[in-house]
Amino acid sequence: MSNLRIALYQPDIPGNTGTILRLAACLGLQVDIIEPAGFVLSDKNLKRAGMDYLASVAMTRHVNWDRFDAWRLSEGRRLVLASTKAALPYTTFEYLPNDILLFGRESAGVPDDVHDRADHRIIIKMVEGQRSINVAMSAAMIAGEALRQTGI
Ligand SMILES: C[S@@+](CC[C@H](N)C(=O)[O-])C[C@H]1O[C@@H](n2cnc3c(N)ncnc32)[C@H](O)[C@@H]1O
Repeated sequence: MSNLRIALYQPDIPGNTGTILRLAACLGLQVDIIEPAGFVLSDKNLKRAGMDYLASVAMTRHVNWDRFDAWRLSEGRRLVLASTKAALPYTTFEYLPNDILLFGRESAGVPDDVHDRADHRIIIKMVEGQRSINVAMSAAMIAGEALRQTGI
């Protein structure tokens, strides 16, 4: 099990969360869900995407952003936000083995105060004119790079 974590800020599409939970189960990553989510965690679309992998994922639910942020500070973990508004390419950033990779909600990303609280903000560069990548695809790309660098 890696010490890297994926955090989802108020996710609102259950199929994406299920896909990320399956990814985390397969890569040995832990997952933080920052509530409120736009669905219940027993949602059938989440279960369909996560399949039986859900049984082996290490997931923590946090009741709100403030509680999550206080917890991660107490753990001494950096918060690395994936954002379409960032400037630093995700392949240039140097990850630490205990980083938390934070992803925004599908409909609206993260609010400005959460954006500002992150220790670092990284982007997957896209071609001119495109808006954003699916959150689960973004998580797979960035987690893959973080694991490649940290070697765990
Ligand atoms: C569908 S996107 C959110 C789109 C939202 N309208 C916005 O402007 O942020 C969901 C999440 O995926 C991640 N994401 C999507 N594309 C990305 C990119 N090119 N670089 C970094 N993160 C990205 C971010 O964490 C984003 O908050």
